[in-house]
Amino acid sequence: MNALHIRHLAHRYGLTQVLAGVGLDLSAGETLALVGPSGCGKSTLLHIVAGLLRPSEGVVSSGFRGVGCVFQQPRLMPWKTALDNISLGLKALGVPAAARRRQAAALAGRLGLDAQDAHKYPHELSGGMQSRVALGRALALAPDLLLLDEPFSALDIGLKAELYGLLREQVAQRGTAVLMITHDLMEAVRLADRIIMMAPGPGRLVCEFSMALPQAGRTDAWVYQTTGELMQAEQVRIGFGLSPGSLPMPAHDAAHARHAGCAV
Ligand SMILES: Nc1ncnc2c1ncn2[C@@H]1O[C@H](COP(=O)(O)OP(=O)(O)OP(=O)(O)O)[C@@H](O)[C@H]1O
Repeated sequence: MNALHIRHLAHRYGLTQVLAGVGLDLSAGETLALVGPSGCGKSTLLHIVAGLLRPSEGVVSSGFRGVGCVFQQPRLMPWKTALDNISLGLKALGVPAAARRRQAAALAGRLGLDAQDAHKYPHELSGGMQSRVALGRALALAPDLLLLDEPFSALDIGLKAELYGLLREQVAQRGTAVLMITHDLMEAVRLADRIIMMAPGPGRLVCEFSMALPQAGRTDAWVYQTTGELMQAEQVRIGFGLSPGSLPMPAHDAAHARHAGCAV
């Protein structure tokens, strides 16, 4: 089965150690969210998994063949329209022009880009639209591993819900594995099977939570409640810069928080 295995990973930029002792596994069909304070090395880890950065130490072994990436900066080709950016990878795969345009247009529609937007150049698109084009470019390749660095952060709530659906569909139908970075714990609870909290100095994995319900069975109420419970876990509060115990916790939430579990 396709899987990603990381062992004893460390990374330094010059003399500054930004990652140490990182190890994780990710299997096909699994969604893993990385959560942690700014600067703790999340993007560095994603760049290493994407093969864009060689780690100072450690082993990254991946059985996934097609890898799709969406980074914080959309990194679109400025001289190509939204549609041509989405179909960029298809061209490299040798898909004929007509089929390329058809697939890219269908994806653009699913991403909430209308026909007019699809023919605009990146500088004519809003930040949220550019993020959607970048996501479309990654999904067009039908990757079996998706690496997402806060792809939904610039989107309004309705569009987020749409794209969450698109991502879930990708995972359910294609068994795509997803490694995603988010600052939004509720987003992680909604989408991920496992959530890993990272801490800085140097960046490391401190705590892992497994979601008790399968993705398809999660209601808004469950997501709100579970996020509230996780916010009571000490490592999560520290990671989000909250002082321990500064939020009042109802008695039944305290019980759930104790059951939420934390392991790495
Ligand atoms: N190319 C680089 N050269 C030197 N230092 C870097 C480089 N890229 C990142 N860093 C430093 O490495 C540390 C980790 O950065 P990284 O972008 O991986 O963190 P992050 O957790 O993704 O942050 P954020 O949530 O703000 O995006 C930071 O201190 C950052 O300044």
